[in-house]
This record gives sequence, structure tokens and C-alpha cells, in this order.
Amino acid sequence: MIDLAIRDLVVAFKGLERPALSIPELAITPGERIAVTGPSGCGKTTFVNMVTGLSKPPRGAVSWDSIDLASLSEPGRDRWRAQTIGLVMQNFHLFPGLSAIDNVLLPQRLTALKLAHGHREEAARLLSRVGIERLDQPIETLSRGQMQRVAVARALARRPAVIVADEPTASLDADAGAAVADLLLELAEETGVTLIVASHERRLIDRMKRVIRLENGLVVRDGTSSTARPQFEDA
Ligand SMILES: Nc1ncnc2c1ncn2[C@@H]1O[C@H](COP(=O)(O)OP(=O)(O)OP(=O)(O)O)[C@@H](O)[C@H]1O
Repeated sequence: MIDLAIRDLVVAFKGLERPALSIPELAITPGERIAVTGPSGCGKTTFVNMVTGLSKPPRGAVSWDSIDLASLSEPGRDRWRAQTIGLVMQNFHLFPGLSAIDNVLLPQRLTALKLAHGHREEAARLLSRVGIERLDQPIETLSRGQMQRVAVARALARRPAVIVADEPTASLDADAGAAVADLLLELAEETGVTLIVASHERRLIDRMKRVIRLENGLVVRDGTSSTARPQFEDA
């Protein structure tokens, strides 16, 4: 299990008056359940891109244990992310033409010539755990809620230390969204992983223990969800 330490992180884009993200200091300890929230454009996706190494931190340090993502090349960050982070993206990033189970196995297939012993069984177990019974169903024929659950199973397949989910319930109806939230929290509890969820959905935010609120790229609140609740009318 690994710690995150952010120091003096500044992400600026051309044409923006102020940085999209500016975080002097932030620490996340292993096993935390964190919501990163705030109004549209506040920097949530930029935060996800920085802590997962999808983009290189342009200024400052984003360190998971002793590894500063700012010091790694793009292939280095890709390798590190594959070993460390289970990513659940808003649009799932599943591959049409492949079955549910082959989507879960795809990251392993991309990094190894041959699937290691037991990977298929583990993928089947995870899919069953998230409530997907037809392992060979073509992915494009699944409902959005089912696709989201396949994306969660895929994120867990390599036993990551950290799960990062960007708006994991955004495209789902209330019931399917609640089911995905239940699942992420149950799985995090079972495996002890750190869970970081970027979301503006109050139902999801309220279920995380710690809430980091961004506004205009700045952390304006960092506390427990109950202490932060009165501030969330617009979240
Ligand atoms: N590649 C880029 N080039 C220029 N500006 C960008 C780029 N990426 C993000 N931004 C800007 O940075 C700010 C933060 O964007 P970000 O996507 O992180 O916000 P967000 O909180 O995830 O928004 P939403 O909830 O609407 O998805 C926005 O003003 C956005 O327009």
C-alpha cells in the first residue's frame, strides 16, 4: 500500500487566466476513501490526470511513495500506472468486438505475451463479483450500467494499490449509480485499496469518508463528508 504526497503542483494551460490546478501540499494515506468534487471546470479531471500519471505534472511533485511521477517518462508512467492504479474512466474505455471477459483481460494481454496462470479464472471471479454472469457477451450489447461494472472489474483485475474513478456514476440512472457506488466501496473495503473518486454527484460524495473540494483549481475544503455537507448544495 502506498502514500500519495503532492507538493507545489501547478498545472497551467494556455489561454487560462489562472492555473487549472494549484495544490501547495496534499497527502493521501493508504486505504483512504476520497471524493474529489467541485463545480464544472474546477480541475477534477486535471487532478485525476496528475495523480494517475496520465499527464506529466508540469511543475511540482506528485509522489506515490518514493516515485515522483514528474520524473518519469511517458512509457515509464504507463508502466507504473499499469502496476499501481486501477482506472475507471467516465466513458469506460472498453473495446467493442471483445467479450466482457476479454475486456477485463485486455490490460494483461497488452503487457504480457501470454496470460499468466489463473488470470482468466480471476477475471471470471471478478465479473461474477460485480454481477456480470455472461462472460462471453459482446461488450457492445451490455447496458451502460453493466459496462460500468465490467470497467470496475477490469480496474481491479491487476490488484492495484489504488482505484481512481472519474465520474463513475455520471452516465447511470440513480439505481445503477448506487449499485456502482456500493460495489466500489465494498471492493475497496475487501481489498484495502485506496479509493479516489472524482464526482459532482452528491449521492456518491456523501459516501466517501474524506471530501476534497476544488474551486478554480484550488483546494477550498478538505475534510470528512459530514463536516463538508452544508457546502455541497451545488456539488
Ligand atoms: N488541455 C487543456 N487545454 C486548455 N485548457 C484545459 C485543458 N484541460 C483542461 N483545461 C481547462 O482547465 C480547467 C479544469 O478542467 P477540468 O477538466 O480539470 O475540470 P473538471 O472539474 O473535470 O470539469 P467537469 O466537471 O466539467 O468535467 C477548465 O477550465 C478547462 O477548460
